[in-house]
Amino acid sequence: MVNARAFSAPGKALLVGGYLVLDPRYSSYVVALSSRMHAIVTEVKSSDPEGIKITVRSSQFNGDEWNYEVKGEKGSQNFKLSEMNDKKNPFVEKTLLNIFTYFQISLSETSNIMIDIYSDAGYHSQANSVVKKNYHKEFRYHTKSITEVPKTGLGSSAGLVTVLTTALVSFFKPNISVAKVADLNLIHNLAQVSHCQAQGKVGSGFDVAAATFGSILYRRFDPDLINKLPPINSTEYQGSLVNLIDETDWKITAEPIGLPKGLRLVMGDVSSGSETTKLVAKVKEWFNKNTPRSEEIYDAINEGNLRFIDGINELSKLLEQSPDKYEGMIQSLEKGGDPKSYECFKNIMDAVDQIRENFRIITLESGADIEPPVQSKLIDDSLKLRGVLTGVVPGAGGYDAISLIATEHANLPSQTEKDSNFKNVTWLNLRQENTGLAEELPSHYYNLE
Ligand SMILES: Nc1ncnc2c1ncn2[C@@H]1O[C@H](COP(=O)(O)OP(=O)(O)O)[C@@H](O)[C@H]1O
Ligand SMILES: C[C@@](O)(CCOP(=O)(O)OP(=O)(O)O)CC(=O)O
Repeated sequence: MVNARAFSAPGKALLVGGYLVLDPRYSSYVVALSSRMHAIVTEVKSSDPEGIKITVRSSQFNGDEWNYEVKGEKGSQNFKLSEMNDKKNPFVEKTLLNIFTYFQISLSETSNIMIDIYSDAGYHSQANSVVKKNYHKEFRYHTKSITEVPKTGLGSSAGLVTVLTTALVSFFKPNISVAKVADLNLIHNLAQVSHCQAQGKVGSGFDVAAATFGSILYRRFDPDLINKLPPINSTEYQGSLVNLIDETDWKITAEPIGLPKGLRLVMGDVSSGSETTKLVAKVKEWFNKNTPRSEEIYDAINEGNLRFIDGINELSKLLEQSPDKYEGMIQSLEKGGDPKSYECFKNIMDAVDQIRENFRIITLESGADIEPPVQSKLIDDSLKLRGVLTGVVPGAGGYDAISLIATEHANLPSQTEKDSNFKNVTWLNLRQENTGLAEELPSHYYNLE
């Protein structure tokens, strides 16, 4: 029997909290999605006493594969990791470096490792791809390498790093379980460090947090936790990393959340693409130049964010306490009734108006196209569709996508197929799914055809 384990982690959409989430004072609402990243780790017995080989295969992307060799003394910190064909994948590389550093692995006693990565269709544009499937899973196979296939913005690198970290942790610490909070924290902390290093910046980390914990109310860690680590190749790194992973309170908030039954998240891909780093840089510059007014604008957005979160909680309470009334409201929304006639719906819509209004001010003043006029029009047009409660530009905003909250049965593709206002929108075939990391059965990935 082959010694193998498999895990999956979800993609994300930051529904409210963009930009503010970079500051640990503010909470954000992060939704985990049904599109998941998968890793299957298999032990490959080896007789090489000097080092171990790790192969990471991403066969969906033109047979992409990275072959690493780790060499060094037994239990040594001075191991050397190299990719044998000079192929680069910084996310895989930093994950491996941190795992080997953290676990102080005895290289002479470890088998070789094979890891297969699979990503669900939602992460990438589906053009020029074919489906391969078995009874349990189906994946799209592309003719190009991973770096050349357009992304949809669900956080592929965060999903990859999180699930790869989990697979490797399970290899070196077989008793881990995704049901144990302590194990999730270990994986989360390791994955945040690797992801930040591979990206070359310390973002808010909401994407790695969602990949680990699922749909959450999120408050970030202090960026200095990672910024102050010594250089990865220094002798002090190992001790500092272990201290940061095991002994440090990161003070993040990751409370489970979810939309009440009857409502769902719909993502519309606009796929012109925006660069988050550039948007963040422009917003920071605007913020610093415009204090204290910029702080007031952030506070107004935060008030909207908190009103949104309260509004969703109120709806969930209503569903619990008066399910008939709640069902009536959903039915009315689905038939095209005015949602503002219900206080609970109105509160959520007003909160989103407050958020959007202020982001439009930042857009105008900073030159960062967070909610540019074409996206405002698209959201406003979407609000006229039957079953749509509200809508935002998720995450950093820009020209990537829109996120709508709609009723479970609202059929947006059929309402918009002949409407030229929606000609640039592809409704993505995914849902909110609150689960974070999950353990899967390795056999479910075999024999894809
Ligand atoms: N399925 C995959 N297999 C291997 N590497 C992947 C996969 N998905 C993402 N990656 C890595 O993540 C990188 C994309 O990261 P990034 O540009 O930050 O996009 P995103 O916003 O989706 O995280 C890829 O170039 C690759 O290094
Ligand atoms: C601006 C931000 O607060 C949100 C960016 O959210 P996106 O979902 O747009 O993120 P990427 O996948 O990294 O492009 C920056 C951050 O939180 O790191």
